[in-house]
Amino acid sequence: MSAVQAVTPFETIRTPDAASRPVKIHTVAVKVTYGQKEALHGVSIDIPEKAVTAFIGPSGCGKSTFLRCINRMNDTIAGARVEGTIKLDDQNIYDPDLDVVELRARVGMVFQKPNPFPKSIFDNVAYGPRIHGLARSKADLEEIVVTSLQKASLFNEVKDRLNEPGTGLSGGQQQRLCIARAIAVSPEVILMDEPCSALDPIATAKVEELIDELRANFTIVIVTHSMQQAARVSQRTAFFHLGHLIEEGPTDHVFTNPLEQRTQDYITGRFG
Ligand SMILES: Nc1ncnc2c1ncn2[C@@H]1O[C@H](COP(=O)(O)OP(=O)(O)OP(=O)(O)O)[C@@H](O)[C@H]1O
Repeated sequence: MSAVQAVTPFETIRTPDAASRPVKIHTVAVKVTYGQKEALHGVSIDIPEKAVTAFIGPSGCGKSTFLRCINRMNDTIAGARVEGTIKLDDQNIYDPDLDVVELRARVGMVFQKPNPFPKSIFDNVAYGPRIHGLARSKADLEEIVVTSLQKASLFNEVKDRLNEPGTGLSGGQQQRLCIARAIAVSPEVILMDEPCSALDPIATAKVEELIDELRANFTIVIVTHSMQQAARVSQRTAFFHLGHLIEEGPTDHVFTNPLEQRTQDYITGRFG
């Protein structure tokens, strides 16, 4: 029997090479309920390390809900309940003994709208290292800030105005500042929830280029509405529909030869 025939309607289809890279995030049967409403109906996926995984699917299918499970951001939403297993390496991130602040340093997040703190460019990036005690001296802290801005491809544009407010930068620069802020605490994973949706095409291209560079050192999971963006930046793509993970696999497979009719219909614009 072929893989396609063996699959029940809402069982995720996996392409054979899913296990070829080391797994960074492993989830089993993740369900999320908001009050009485089940928004995710049991999502199981292995997310490889040091690669970009894109979550795609029509509005309301649960992409952001699932992304937020990975650093327990749903904990902050009243009435949200998460069931199932999510492991980062071998650690269950819903273990009651786990320190959530530490988890969010390991699993950083970049949001849809750039949200720099009302502080200087320097202090935006220094904020995390300061609260996590990562710098032993002022020189140490400066090095972390400079390196993070360099990794976020922003340093050259801001090196002469590190003491000016982060909110004074352009939208694209602010988003790269937020990426620098996330990088500054040396996370292992960076979650990005539609990071380019508020940016113009030039700023978007810069952030996409940056994402491609960052995957050498970080595991990246990105929610995007843009299939072109998913195709450009990700190595793996997961397609969600109505709270189910329908199909996930290498991005070129999912876009050129999807295993599921619903994926085909979505990527060819029949719905969504
Ligand atoms: N805080 C919340 N309270 C109640 N319901 C919520 C909440 N957040 C999301 N939902 C519901 O959960 C479902 C999944 O939403 P989610 O935002 O995860 O989808 P999405 O695929 O990211 O959508 P979009 O692409 O529009 O951002 C939707 O039906 C949404 O209305």
